[in-house]
Amino acid sequence: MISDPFVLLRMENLTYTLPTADGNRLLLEDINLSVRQGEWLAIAGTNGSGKSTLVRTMAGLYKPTSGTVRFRDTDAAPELAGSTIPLVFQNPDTHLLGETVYEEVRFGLEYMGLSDAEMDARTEEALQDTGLLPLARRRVDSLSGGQKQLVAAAGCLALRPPLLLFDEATSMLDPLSREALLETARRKHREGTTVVWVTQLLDELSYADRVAAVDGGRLVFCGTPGAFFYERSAAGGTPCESLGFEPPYAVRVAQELQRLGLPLQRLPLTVEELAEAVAPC
Ligand SMILES: Nc1ncnc2c1ncn2[C@@H]1O[C@H](COP(=O)(O)OP(=O)(O)OP(=O)(O)O)[C@@H](O)[C@H]1O
Repeated sequence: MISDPFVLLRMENLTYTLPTADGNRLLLEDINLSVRQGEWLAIAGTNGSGKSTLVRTMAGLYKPTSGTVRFRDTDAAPELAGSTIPLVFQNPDTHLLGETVYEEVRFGLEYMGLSDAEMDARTEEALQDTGLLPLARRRVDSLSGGQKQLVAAAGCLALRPPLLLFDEATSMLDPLSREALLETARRKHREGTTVVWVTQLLDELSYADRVAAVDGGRLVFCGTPGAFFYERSAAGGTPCESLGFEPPYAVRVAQELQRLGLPLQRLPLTVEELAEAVAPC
């Protein structure tokens, strides 16, 4: 294998099998996928397709049954390569340990060998980034599900990792909190952090550089969001349609306009892009 400086995390021929009471269950099969330095990679797929298993394997929480996960093309597993890869889970309840919001976020920094002043600075920055500073002294168990989700995200941001993994992290959030978390992740991405964003909300795919789609534990598509929504196979369907998903509103309108033979200046992913696509030249 040739080392590639632009690859942060590389999965090769990865298979993950879970021993269950009914025998071994194949959850991931022959996954070949790289996460590139500085990109936003979205992972999409229906319920039970293997998204969480995939992202947990990226985080080093699950060991591949066969194949490899390499961080920066070193032989070390991700969690041994001198970098922590934090994962923001779908349900934060099971992972929060601190008493107050401040303690919870600071707690994750305690084994990094940082000074007290550095830990305080990072905690405050992460609370600021997630809009949680006003709740810093609140007990974690008094927070709503969405607020706990933001605390979990703040804990990950405080680590200042090179790669942030989000596993359907917005699924429990109201629209404002969802937007706040997405905006925080986007800001970190603009500042250079690589992001892997698992979602079933297809509107969120417009932020991605690439989309990886999983079905039945296999990687069935990897390409740009535009190709995911618009590129038709010989059989006529797009990757999005093949997975059984309804595309976002802007994509559906554009597809209908295409069907009617109306020219579009671009293939839009968002309503704003749709407006541009139909604007007179
Ligand atoms: N501990 C387990 N025992 C048995 N089967 C499991 C276990 N964990 C996961 N699975 C199965 O593995 C498959 C993939 O699960 P996974 O959680 O990765 O899917 P997902 O795409 O993240 O689903 P969702 O969108 O519903 O969260 C599912 O069919 C699930 O039932």
